Amino acid sequence: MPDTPPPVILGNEPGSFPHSVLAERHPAIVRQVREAFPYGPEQHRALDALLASCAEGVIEPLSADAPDRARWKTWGMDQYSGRSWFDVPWLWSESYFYRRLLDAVGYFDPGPWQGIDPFRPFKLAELDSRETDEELAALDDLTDRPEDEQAAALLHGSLWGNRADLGFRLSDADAEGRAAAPGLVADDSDTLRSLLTGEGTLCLIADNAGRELIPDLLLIAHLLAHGRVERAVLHIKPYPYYVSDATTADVVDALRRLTATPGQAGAYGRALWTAMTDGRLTVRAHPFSCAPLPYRRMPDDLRAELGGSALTLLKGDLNYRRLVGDMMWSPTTPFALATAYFPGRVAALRTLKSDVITGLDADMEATLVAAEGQRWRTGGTHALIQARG
Ligand SMILES: O=P(O)(O)OC[C@@]1(O)O[C@H](CO)[C@@H](O)[C@@H]1O
Repeated sequence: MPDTPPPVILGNEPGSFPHSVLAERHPAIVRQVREAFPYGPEQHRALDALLASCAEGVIEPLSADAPDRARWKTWGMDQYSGRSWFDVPWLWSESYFYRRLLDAVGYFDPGPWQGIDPFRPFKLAELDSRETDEELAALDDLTDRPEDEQAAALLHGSLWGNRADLGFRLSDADAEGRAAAPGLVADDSDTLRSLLTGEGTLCLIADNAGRELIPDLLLIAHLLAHGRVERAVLHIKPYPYYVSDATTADVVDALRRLTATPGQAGAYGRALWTAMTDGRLTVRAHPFSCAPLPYRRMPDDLRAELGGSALTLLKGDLNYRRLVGDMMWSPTTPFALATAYFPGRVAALRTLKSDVITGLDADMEATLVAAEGQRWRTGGTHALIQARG
């Protein structure tokens, strides 16, 4: 970390991307969830209250009987209660919004709605889409290519799968139609490959379900099958989060989708199923995966686990923000400097959907700014692969 850390991103600047997420994306998510289920009057009242709170209210603490109240206290709930959603760190207020949304629909309460994922209809629609069929069918064309070409294609599949983020598309309806920029803004794929030595465990910190999780699983299947890693641990979320973030149920849905597909996709699916049953692939839902905090503040058990792995690979925009810290870094700050605190080797695959960025070279930054002003940061058309050994 530099002597003077860069400013932490807040949501209180009208016209900024974080402000639009709090003021527009969150209310849109509440409305979509409300329409997707026949919730009763109690949930409708709670959703109305959440909408009002998002618009002009302040952060309220979790109820006294919330199962995770103590945890949220250690994560800053008392410090931020009573303050505007817009004035606290944006990472914190976004994360807390999803926790409150689950409260409103009774996700944690004993009763009929307990454990019902309010985002499941959107996730399933994506898994059943024609695009998913096409992406899986395309795997058959890869099988007779050399192994390193297959690995590179699957790595890029996993990277660009990160465009499939339902929360993002909800507030930016044109996002999917915009073409992805051809080159990467930073490309450490050679370093990343060199870190996959065949020994030890890969920890893949997953992001979205559906069309991102499927290529993540395919990448893991390939790395296991070709001895590039001995084992893999897939870190998913313990509860629904940021609309499409993957939970255990989503992993099962994705695996079932794969095993039901003919050809190479089905073969990968069956190999993954076997790897889960014999312990080479495990799924982990650590509470910190839904924490409103940067990884710098990860608890000791997670630090030891990630530090003991051969490589931690973080997927997506939010994990990137948490990895380097949700701050306005100078874009040319070295990725290795911003992640120096992280235990062990680390890599990130991310499409750019928020202001945070490190590790660009000065020419690349100048080219992006000349072409797009600052839109390249948030438009979801650019991507990066960064790694530190
Ligand atoms: O982590 P992901 O799925 O790649 O992206 C998450 C995201 O859509 O949500 C946040 C804003 O709400 C940003 O980090 C980003 O735009």
